[in-house]
Amino acid sequence: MASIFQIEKKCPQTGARTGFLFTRRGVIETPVFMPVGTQASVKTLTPEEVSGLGARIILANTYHLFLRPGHELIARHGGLHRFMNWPRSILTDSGGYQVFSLAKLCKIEEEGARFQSHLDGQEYLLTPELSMEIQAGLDSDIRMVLDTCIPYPCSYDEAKRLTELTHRWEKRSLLAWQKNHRESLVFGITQGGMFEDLRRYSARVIANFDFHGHAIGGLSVGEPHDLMIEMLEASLSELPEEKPRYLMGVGTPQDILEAVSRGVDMFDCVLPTRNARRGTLFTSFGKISLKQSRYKDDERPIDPECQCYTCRNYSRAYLRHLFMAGELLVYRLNTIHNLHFYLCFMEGIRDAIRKGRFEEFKKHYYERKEESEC
Ligand SMILES: CNc1nc2cc(C(=O)NN)ccc2[nH]1
Repeated sequence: MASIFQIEKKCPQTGARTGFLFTRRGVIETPVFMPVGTQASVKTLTPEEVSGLGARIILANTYHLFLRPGHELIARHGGLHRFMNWPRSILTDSGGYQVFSLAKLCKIEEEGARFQSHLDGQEYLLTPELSMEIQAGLDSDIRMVLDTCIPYPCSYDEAKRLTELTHRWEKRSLLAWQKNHRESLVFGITQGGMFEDLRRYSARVIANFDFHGHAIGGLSVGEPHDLMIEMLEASLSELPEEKPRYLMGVGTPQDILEAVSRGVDMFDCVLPTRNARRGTLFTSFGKISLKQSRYKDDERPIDPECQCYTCRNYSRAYLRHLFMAGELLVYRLNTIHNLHFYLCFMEGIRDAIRKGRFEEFKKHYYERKEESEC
């Protein structure tokens, strides 16, 4: 398979590296954070605003768009890029995780995941072939194989059974992709629950298929932080360094920093956008919550060190007022700030790795993180 990923600089002390990921819709600098656009929109922002914040790839959810408005409608409207006016790269997950976390009465069968729509209770069977067909209708640039997401906690035998089923689904996904999807990239997903030997086994099996990149799935599902890191390390140890690694659903700035140190290149997480709508804002000295009365009369910006549109124009007092009044503008202003924070954080990581100063960057992050809220 032609090389779609180029490593630029490696950190001598850790597994961190910068690189370039090439899709047919542009070049993506890694490590990269992908804003989540679940239902064909990064909530509250226009595509121009998302691009203006520096995003070059976003994530969309196969499960949601299949149920509403349907991949055939989106295909008739020219595919997801045209439909949502986002000309840059789009990664679509396969639906495996959403069926597990959102659908009702989900039954995992050999053929696929049988579930009832959380919208109207209609029954569907999501198979590896159908998931690839949906992603083709969306015309996404990076397509994920269909996997089962192993619950936490879970017995060893059940985790092994689901991991082996996932491997059979991924083989079927790859065959379906090879039949008529070659204009896009296809990533495999490692599973294995919270068992180190299953994590290594799954990574070895997935690495032996011919995927463009490898995701580590089934983490950040409620397990302790240290266990997530342990399972991540077990998975990464069996994945080839020359292909991109994507840690699904992760995470906090700290999680991202720890994963980058171990050689992860791609991330997606709802935290910046979802927290924005809940009034929780990320800053260089920790998080602040607009609900707290201490900000009622605070004329400072969210983060005095931040140069985003929101921090350059609005005070905490104003944002808190909007939030308490339920004024819709605050969702936009908070989302602009949080996405700016995450995308700047990634740019800072890339810059530090390029300059051989990643360890220093990490140390500085931890020092600032414990600062008292200002
Ligand atoms: C928030 N935590 C979280 N874990 C995830 C795992 C997956 C996965 O394994 N997909 N195949 C996807 C999204 C996730 N979000």
